[in-house]
Amino acid sequence: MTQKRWHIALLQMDIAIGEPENNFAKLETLLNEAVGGTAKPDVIVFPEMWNTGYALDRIHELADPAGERTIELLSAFSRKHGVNIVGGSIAEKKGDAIYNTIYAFDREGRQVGDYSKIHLFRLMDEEKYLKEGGHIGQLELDGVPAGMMICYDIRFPELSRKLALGGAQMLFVPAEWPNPRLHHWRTLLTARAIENQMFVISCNRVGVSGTTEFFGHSMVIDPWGEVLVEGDESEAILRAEIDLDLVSQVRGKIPVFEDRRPALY
Ligand SMILES: NC(=O)CCC(=O)C(=O)O
Repeated sequence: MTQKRWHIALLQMDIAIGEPENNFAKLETLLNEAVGGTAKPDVIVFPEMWNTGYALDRIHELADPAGERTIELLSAFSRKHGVNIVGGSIAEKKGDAIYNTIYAFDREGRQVGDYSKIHLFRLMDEEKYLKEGGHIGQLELDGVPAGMMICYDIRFPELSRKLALGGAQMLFVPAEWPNPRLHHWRTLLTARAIENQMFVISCNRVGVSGTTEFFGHSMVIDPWGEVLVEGDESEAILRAEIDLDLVSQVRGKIPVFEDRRPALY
C-alpha cells in the first residue's frame, strides 16, 4: 500500500557563485543534517542551480558534464539513507549545450526522473547561456505521481495543469527567486496548489549574489492552499509533514477536474 504521510525536508541553502567545490561540500553537510535527526525525511529537495549559482559567464567551464558528479553523489546518498531526492537543479553540460536540470532518485538510488527547465528567464540572462529542455517533468516516488518545475516555470499555469492532468499529486519547485518579487513567489505557488488541488513543495535559495538578493521563503503548501511551512531569509532545513489523502479529499469537495470545459478554452 502506498504510504500516505510524507515527511518533507527542504535544504534552503546559500550558494557560492561559481564555486562548485564549496557548494558540493555545503550540500553534503546539509544532506547529512537532514537525515541525522529522529524525523527521517521521505523526500529531500534543494534549490535551483545549486552547484554553480548564476555564474553564467563561466558556465561552460563550471557545469557538471552529463550531471555525472551530481548523479553519483545523490544516487549513493539516497540509497545509503533510503530517502527520495528531488535534487534541486544543476548547471549541466551536454555536448556543447548547458541545461538547468533536475535529477530525481528513489530510495534505492535509482534515477527516476530528470527535467531541464523549459522556460528560460530573460531577466537573469538564461536565454543567452542555457538551452531549454524538451520535455515536461513527470515522475513517480514510492508509486505517487508527481511533477517537477523550475522557478520561472511557475508563471506558466498550463505546465502545472498538464502535470496535474497527468496525475501529479505533488509538485516540486526548486528555485533561485530574488527580491523584490516575494509577493509573486507566494501568490503563484499558492495559486498552483489551489487550482490544481495538489501539494506544492518549493525550495528557494538564500544569500546575495552580486547585487541580487535571494529571499528564501521556501514553502510547502497543501491542496487547499494552506501553508504548512515557510522559511525566512536565513539558511535552514525546513520540515513539513504532508498527508496525501488530502489531494482526493479536496478534489472530491470541489470537483475542478470534472468541471473543466476544455472544449471551450
Ligand atoms: N531563476 C528564475 O527562474 C527566477 C524567476 C523569477 O525571479 C521570476 O520573477 O519569475
